[in-house]
Amino acid sequence: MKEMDDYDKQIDQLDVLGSTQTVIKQALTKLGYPNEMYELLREPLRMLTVRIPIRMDDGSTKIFTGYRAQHNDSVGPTKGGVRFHPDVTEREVKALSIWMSLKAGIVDLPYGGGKGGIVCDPREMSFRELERLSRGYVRAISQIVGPTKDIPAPDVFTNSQIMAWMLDEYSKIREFDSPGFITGKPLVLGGSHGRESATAKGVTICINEAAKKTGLDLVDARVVIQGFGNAGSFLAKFLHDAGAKVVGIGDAYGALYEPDGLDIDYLLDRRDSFGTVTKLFKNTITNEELLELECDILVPAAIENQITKDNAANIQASIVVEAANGPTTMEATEILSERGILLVPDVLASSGGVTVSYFEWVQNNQGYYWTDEEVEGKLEIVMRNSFNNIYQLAKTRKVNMRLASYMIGVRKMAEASRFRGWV
Ligand SMILES: NC(=O)C1=CN([C@@H]2O[C@H](COP(=O)(O)OP(=O)(O)OC[C@H]3O[C@@H](n4cnc5c(N)ncnc54)[C@H](O)[C@@H]3O)[C@@H](O)[C@H]2O)C=CC1
Ligand SMILES: O=C(O)CCC(=O)C(=O)O
Repeated sequence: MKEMDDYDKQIDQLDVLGSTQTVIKQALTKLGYPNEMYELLREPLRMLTVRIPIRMDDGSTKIFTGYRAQHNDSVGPTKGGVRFHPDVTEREVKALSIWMSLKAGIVDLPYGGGKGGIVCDPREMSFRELERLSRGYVRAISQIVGPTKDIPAPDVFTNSQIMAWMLDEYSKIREFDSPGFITGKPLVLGGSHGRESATAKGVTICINEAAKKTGLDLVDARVVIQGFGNAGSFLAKFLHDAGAKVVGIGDAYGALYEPDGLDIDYLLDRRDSFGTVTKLFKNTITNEELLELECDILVPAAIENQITKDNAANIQASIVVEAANGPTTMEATEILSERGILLVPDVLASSGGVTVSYFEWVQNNQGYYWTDEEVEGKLEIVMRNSFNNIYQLAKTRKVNMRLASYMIGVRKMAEASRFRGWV
């Protein structure tokens, strides 16, 4: 382990790719794989950078940079969302693709991980500009994606409308209807029941399981959620309906706090399509204050690097469940573990989204569609089993749940890579 400790010290804790590589290395070492396996898995097999010229509404042309990373396709086609955000970077997209591989391993899907991103701010673009950008991105990456190659889906600031434009562009290029090219589509274009709420549903199941382990009663439990978009808003609704008190929620512009519980139905009604709601209120707090509020359960459901060495000691929750990808740094993970806080990591907690995306793809492939109840029942079984496998492994191997998740997440792809003779 000495060599690995030295490696840990060299990485910038806010560099999500470097941090992920460190935990991958720890997981592979625990599982007894040689260094060659780490060399294979530490970076995506493929990374495409594209420049997309878009005619803006004012007649000018703007060039956007986009990425698509395909981490490892030894198990099957790669799969993962596309993010539209001003802070997207190449290293972030690479890390996000590795996390997708781990999620596929954890919930046992026949996929490897992929991820895409475009550096842009959709909040400042018109509907038609967004359509042109979505179509331009598909034209730029069309050679490397497809229903048996790499299957995109929604992520931060993308939604079912954007998936619909992307599907339409892909079908035009290929000259055949191809619903399995993308998931998170509107129902009328072959989307699945339950996909929109799937990430939050998966997080809710993890929260239920974590509460059982720690003896926390969810009724009246105080919950803080950072992010009020797809993941955060459905989660707030599910927990509120289950009797929990959502005392804090945040978005990109600030946060709201109400110790007696926020009026979630009102906030859901008023939020915009980018998950913004705090702009409507005068009495807001900062996102930094939000994370340190007194509560039982804290759910970061927005972006990376929110719980760091600077605030981990001040987190009040006894359970932290990561709906977002990469919200807690490695140092903060250590601090929370030492403080006895149960941390349910992103690659487990947020894997409900890709699980129902897989169900959507299966339904597209067979041309036969399931009911909401069927989707929900299948998701429940997958999430509960995955949580308990990881919880058990963490206990028996005396590691935190992040490392246990990585150990389970890398195993299938490492074995598949070995059988293929890649290592
Ligand atoms: N949508 C999905 O199916 C899945 C999403 N996730 C992850 O969940 C997280 C949230 O994704 P979605 O809810 O889909 O996105 P979204 O676009 O629907 O909502 C994003 C939320 O984060 C907030 N936000 C954006 N930048 C912020 C910042 N700098 N500080 C604080 N808040 C900020 C926005 O205001 C909004 O409330 C991301 O980490 C995403 O990768 C993970 C698995 C699946
Ligand atoms: O639904 C999918 O395929 C991918 C979801 C995703 O991007 C994620 O889990 O981070």
